[in-house]
Amino acid sequence: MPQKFFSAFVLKYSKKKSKMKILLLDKNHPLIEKQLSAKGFTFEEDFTSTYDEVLEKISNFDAVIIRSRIPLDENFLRHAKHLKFIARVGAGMENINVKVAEELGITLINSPEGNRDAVAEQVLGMLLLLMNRLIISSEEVKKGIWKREENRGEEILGKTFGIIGYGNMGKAVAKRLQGFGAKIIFHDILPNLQDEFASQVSLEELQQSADFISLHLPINESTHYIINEDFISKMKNNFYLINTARGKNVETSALVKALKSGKIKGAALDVLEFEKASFENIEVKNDNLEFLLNSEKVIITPHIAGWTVESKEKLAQVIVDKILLKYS
Ligand SMILES: O=C(O)[C@H](O)COP(=O)(O)O
Repeated sequence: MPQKFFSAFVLKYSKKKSKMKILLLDKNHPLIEKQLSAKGFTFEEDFTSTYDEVLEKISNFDAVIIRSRIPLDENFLRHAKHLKFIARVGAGMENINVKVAEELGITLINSPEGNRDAVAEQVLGMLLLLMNRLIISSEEVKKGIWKREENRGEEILGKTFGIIGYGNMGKAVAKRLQGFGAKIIFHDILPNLQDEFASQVSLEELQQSADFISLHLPINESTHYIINEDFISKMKNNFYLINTARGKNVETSALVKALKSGKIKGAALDVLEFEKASFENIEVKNDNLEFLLNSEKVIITPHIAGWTVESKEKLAQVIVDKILLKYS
């Protein structure tokens, strides 16, 4: 290419890149704006506008960086005439209509590498709290109750730990569990995954042998209510369930029934089926939720498994690196 055309090409190309205008829809670590501004990206922060308000202006932006505040549904994406990429700071993409985004040629970026360590550590924490009755016995002692036999715990050593969904999170859990001397098995829809920490098995085999199950799945048609009455009936008796994935992976009524019958010995839930409705709208009445909140066999946390000081920064850095890899 002659020098004159080459220079014009470079100018046009770099000008286009440097003008990429990003709409930030959720608060994140400031390094995103700092590092991307240094590369010529410009930003507008909007952490409060409603879906309709964002819809009105989305055609002015080349990209969106989001957690999960606003659903980027088909209507939204078709209004976003100039959108080149959507960066989801986090793992779950259920707030984005992935099919339509792909059809429109919008690049999708997420960052499970940023919060997998936090999730894995919380899974282990929940497991230890649950099996050793640490929350209950601590509360009892603070009330002046000293019970030892009733609070006898159980060990992980020698038990079988089943992981359903073996992506970033599932693998991070297996890696840490190794040190506990458990047999670790996993099930994933991708066949023949070779792994140094765990062995892949069919869902049936996992159901027959797991003493614990930890879910690490996205939510979609095939994973909605994957843990239902039928699934639970095929499990070993007295298993523990840990869910740090999505509330709707578990049919709450089936979980409650199995906790009541003793089929499930204990559950640690970082996510709930009716999470938002139940806690943001106090009018919502739900007997199953009431049971979970009051059961000694259940630990519930407010969707914080991926939510650490470190993961806030790591999530942001992963997003920046992935954006720059493609657009700098
Ligand atoms: O999908 C994730 O990474 C976590 O569930 C966190 O989701 P959030 O961004 O909606 O908090």
